Amino acid sequence: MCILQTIHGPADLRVLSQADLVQLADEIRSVLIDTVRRTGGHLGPNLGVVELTLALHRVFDSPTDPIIWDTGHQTYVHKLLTGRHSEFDRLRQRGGISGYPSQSESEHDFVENSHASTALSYADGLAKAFDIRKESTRTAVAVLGDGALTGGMCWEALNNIGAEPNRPVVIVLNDNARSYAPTVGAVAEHLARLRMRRANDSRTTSDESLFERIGLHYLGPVDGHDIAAMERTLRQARDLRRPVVVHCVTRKGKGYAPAEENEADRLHAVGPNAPAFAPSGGGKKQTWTDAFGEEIARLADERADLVAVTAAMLRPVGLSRFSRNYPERVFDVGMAEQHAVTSAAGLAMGGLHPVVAIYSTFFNRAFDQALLDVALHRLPVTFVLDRAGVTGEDGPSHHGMWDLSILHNVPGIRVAAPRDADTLRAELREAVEYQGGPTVLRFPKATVGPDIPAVSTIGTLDMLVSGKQSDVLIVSVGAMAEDCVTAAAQLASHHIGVTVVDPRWVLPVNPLLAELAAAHRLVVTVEDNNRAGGFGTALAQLLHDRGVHTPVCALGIPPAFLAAGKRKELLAGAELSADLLARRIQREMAERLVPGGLLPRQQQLAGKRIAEVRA
Ligand SMILES: Cc1ncc(C[n+]2csc(CCOP(=O)(O)OP(=O)(O)O)c2C)c(N)n1
Ligand SMILES: CC(=O)[C@@H](O)[C@H](O)COP(=O)(O)O
Ligand SMILES: [Mg+2]
Repeated sequence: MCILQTIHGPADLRVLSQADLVQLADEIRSVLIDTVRRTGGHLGPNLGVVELTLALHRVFDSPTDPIIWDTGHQTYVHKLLTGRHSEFDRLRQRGGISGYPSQSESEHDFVENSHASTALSYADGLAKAFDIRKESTRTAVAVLGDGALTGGMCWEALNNIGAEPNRPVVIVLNDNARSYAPTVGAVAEHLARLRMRRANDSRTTSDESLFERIGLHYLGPVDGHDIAAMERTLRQARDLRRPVVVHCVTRKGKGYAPAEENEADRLHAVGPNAPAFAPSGGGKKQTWTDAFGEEIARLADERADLVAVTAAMLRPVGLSRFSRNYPERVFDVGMAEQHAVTSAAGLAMGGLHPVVAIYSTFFNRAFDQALLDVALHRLPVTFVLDRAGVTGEDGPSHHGMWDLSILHNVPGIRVAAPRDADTLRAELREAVEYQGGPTVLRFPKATVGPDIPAVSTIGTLDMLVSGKQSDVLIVSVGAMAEDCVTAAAQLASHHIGVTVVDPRWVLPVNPLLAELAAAHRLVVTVEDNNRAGGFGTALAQLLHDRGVHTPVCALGIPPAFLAAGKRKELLAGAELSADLLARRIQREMAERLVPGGLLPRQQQLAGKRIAEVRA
């Protein structure tokens, strides 16, 4: 009999025997492997928390006792146990269930943000709320990984939690000694020493854990795959009514990941039909990350002053080869983007040229550091923002759709958006050559498309399509070039002359674009970024400042949180695919452009505005 089918909520777990629980754990692992094989997802992290999640939901009364999952990538088991087994086959699909907690899916889900190291802060806030509302029987539970614990916010929260001995918070530390790769740093080494205790079981006060030193209780280390031991320890933690860390030792990928200790990232995040499922799977297409990784390794051979910084994502951001060749010049700082950026400022002050490689969405976290630790000092730091734009299945907090809007506000920063692998290589070289201040390269999560050659150049602008007597100027940002060029061809077949230009360096806006715009009747900007405050806004501002009245139609991602889905689907939804672009431009033409004179819509708007003022 399949026990999982009988679980409709945590209460159903509490009547199961230990033998039932062991069988249920096996059933869950099978469902995880069979599903992720098709959908892709975080197989390794979820295989590692099967028993831990069972024990959690038997001991605590979710959602009265909120369970806050740090990062949230390890909540597939939680979802299976909280009534979503029947929908699980639509994991990470548009219209299906998210790969992260989702409030709209369940009362048991609290935090939708997949940015790490936040759970303890939420738990601190929840515990304070229970205090004030006199809900003293409720327990705030935070579950976080050893990787997340290297993030600074955790220590800001611990500083507060440890200061209130009578305010219960249960911190379940899921220690599998890995982020993607083995977790780095002094905290990781401290946890390793604590894990050793289990071996020789020697306890002296000098052996106190970091957590005990700052006022928390510490229980463990406990085998995170032993359900009975986990339940005993979690009950002890719950009944303490104090802030307490339960140190669980687990194995990422348990039950499927290859046994080798150094296996790349222990199935942290796998695509559908990944080599883990089909070793003889089809050939891998080159990604933007591959193009970056190869070029930065070549540059590292040429430039001894080049160093690189990653925030616990060395392989995913493409620094593996650089790190293999020059391990002393590549720094993994843990899941600590703010520290990564300001540490890079220190590297630059010390006479080096650091390349900080982080995903666009995680760069948000280090805006203040980029603005006031790097740009204010005009330091030669190069940021390489991978996963820029709409990413896809990882949902709302993973889209890298904010960086152009953020960077538009940073004085002195120069931002390049390569349109293909060729321009990526060229722009990366230009970026690390530039010593007058910070530079940025941003590119999407995708396989890189065909090289798109320029037909001519005007200054540093690449002309991709030179329309005869063109009415419309399309300014294409980065990887949107392929769709813009295709849209131009479609419009030409409707006798609409279009010029497509790629500025290459998109911020600050190239003043030559004002001259080009003045020679056209409509400007359309196309960017894989939040439409508000991005490149289109910056260009419109430039035209206004230069007294160029050509109307601007800024196309980008609508300023809204995009759900999960395939990248192409989401771009089409924002009218950023070639045929929708062409149709949108035709509509803009019809509405805005009439022979000479004020455009009908502007007349209408002007009339309306005058009437309002008179009213
Ligand atoms: C601020 C931030 N940086 C980077 C990431 C990318 N990321 C997602 S999970 C992960 C590793 C998590 O390690 P850990 O917290 O130990 O959890 P585990 O996967 O081992 O269970 C990383 C680096 C992120 N989600 N948030
Ligand atoms: C959970 C997390 O933040 C990442 O692991 C996420 O899967 C995005 O990384 P990829 O784009 O490399 O899958
Ligand atoms: Mg870990």
